[in-house]
Formats: sequence, C-alpha cells, structure tokens
Amino acid sequence: MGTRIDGKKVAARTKADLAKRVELLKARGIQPGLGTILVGSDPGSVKYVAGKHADCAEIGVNSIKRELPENATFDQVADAVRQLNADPACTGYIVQLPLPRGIDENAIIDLIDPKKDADGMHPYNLGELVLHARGDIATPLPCTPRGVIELLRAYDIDLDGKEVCVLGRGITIGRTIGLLLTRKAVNATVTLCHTGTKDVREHMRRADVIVAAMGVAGFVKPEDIKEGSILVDVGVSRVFDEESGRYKVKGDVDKACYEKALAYTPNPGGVGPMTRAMLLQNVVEMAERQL
Ligand SMILES: Nc1nc2c(c(=O)[nH]1)N[C@@H](CN(C=O)c1ccc(C(=O)N[C@@H](CCC(=O)O)C(=O)O)cc1)CN2
Repeated sequence: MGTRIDGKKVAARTKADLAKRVELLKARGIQPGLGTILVGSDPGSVKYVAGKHADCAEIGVNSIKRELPENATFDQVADAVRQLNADPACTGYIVQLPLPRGIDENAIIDLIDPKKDADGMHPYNLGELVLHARGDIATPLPCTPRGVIELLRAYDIDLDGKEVCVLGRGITIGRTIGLLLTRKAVNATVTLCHTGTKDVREHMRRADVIVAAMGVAGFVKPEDIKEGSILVDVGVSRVFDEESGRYKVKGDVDKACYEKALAYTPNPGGVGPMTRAMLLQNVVEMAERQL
C-alpha cells in the first residue's frame, strides 16, 4: 500500500504559518482582505466559498462577500468585479467558478485587476508564468496546481526528471499545472491528455506521476498505472452512495490503485484542502508585496 498524502495535515500546517505572517502584516499596518464573488446557488460553490471565508477567519484575514442571483447579467457580475477592484479593503479576490451558463467566464476574469487576482487565473498572471520558467516569480500562482506541487514537496517527492501525465484540460488545473511543473525549479516532463488523446491508458502506464483532473469517477484503474507511481487525484464527481443514502465526493482514481502506488492523494482529503490553503498563501503574499 502506498503512502497516503494527507492534504488536510499539510494545509493545516500551511495555515498556521500564514497566521503568523498575517500578524506581522497587521503589525506593519496592512490588513489583508479576501473578497469572493458568488453567482447563483450551486451547492458545491456555496460550500467552497463558505470554506474560504472560514479559512480567512482562522488566519486573521478579513472577508468581503458579494453574492448575486443565478439570473444575474454579465453587467451585474462585471460591476461586482469593478467594485472589488476599487475597494482598498480588498487586497485580493476570486470569482467562484463555474459561473452560471451564459456568462462568459473568460471575459469576467479579464476584468479582474491582476494585482488582486488571488486565484492566479488572470491572463496577465498566466502570461507571467509562461515567461518565467526560471527564478522567482512575483505574481500570484494558480491555487490548485500550486497546491499539488506543495503537497508533493511536503512529502519529499522530487519531481525532477519525472514523467507526469495530466488528465483533463480544465482551467483550474489541467491547462495550467504544466506551466508550474515544467519550471526549472520543479523540472518535470509533462504530457497533457484530454478527450482527443488517442491512447490515454498508454500514457498513464508510462507515467511516474498521474494528475487526474477529469471529473470521471474511478477513471484511473490499477491496470492503467505502473508499479510505484504517484497518484494525484483532483477530479470531483458527486456520486450517490447506496450505503449512506447520500451523495459523496468521488475522485478520478479507483481506490484499488492505492496498492500499486508509491504514494497517493486521497479524495476528499488531498488536493482540495491545499487549494484553499494556496488561495490564502496568494492573499498573504499579495499583501506582503505592499510592504
Ligand atoms: N475561482 C475558483 N473557482 C474554482 C476553483 C478555484 O480554485 N477557483 N476550484 C474549484 C473549487 N474549489 C475552490 O474554489 C475547491 C474545491 C474543493 C475543495 C475541497 O477542499 N474539497 C474537499 C471536499 C469537499 C466536499 O466534501 O465537497 C476535499 O477535497 O477534501 C476546496 C476548494 C472549482 N472552482
């Protein structure tokens, strides 16, 4: 059985460290404040946003909440974005994704002030990431990819020279994690697989590390992975559980794979808590840049 990589534990340690940094910021007259824009009432999004504010309270960051109805227009969402851009109490903010159907997410993300882009998803910040393969980077990094890398680092898993197979081309991780994994400091080789990939199982079998982010419950099977691989499960599906009579989060990795793996992130309890911790880290770093 591979090592279980405990995202909750690493996230708790990260938050404890961030709480100290927030104290230092406050002592120097800077109060960080995280804003969230939530449009509609998707139960997952409502829960994630509530979690973000609970995290803020835990480490001493102020919360600014903007909620809009499911039928909000593009202009109403854009107005909320412009207000947070202009609000000095808001040092960083996010627009919770997905937005209701019909609202152009990319056009909304474009309107975010890159200096307040706590998700690291604005085209300017993604462009900075493309440009800076080496050295330090002073722009916010996308939270989920950063969370994956920090989580593996916390378990001394060195990605230098490793073959990483990424499954899924979504904006929160699939499209962006390669930019972080291929930075000189990480030095991994990345293959991005998606619905157009011819033999995805062949790619998985070759990989040292699989980052599964497709949202297809149990997609990665034991016969698809090599002995001693590292499995990072980011996929989220809500599947009805007959035993408890409730919907439960199921990842992309079939639990039977854990026997064959060197290490694996459980789901839930792996990358999710790190996504939240990295959002706070971005907020704290953005505030520290004001010093
Ligand atoms: N603007 C953004 N929207 C979305 C992002 C994002 O990073 N920025 N990512 C996801 C949702 N997300 C954060 O927003 C997120 C997802 C999951 C978790 C988490 O801690 N999950 C728990 C399980 C929780 C459950 O039971 O449902 C876990 O994995 O242990 C945190 C944040 C899409 N939208």
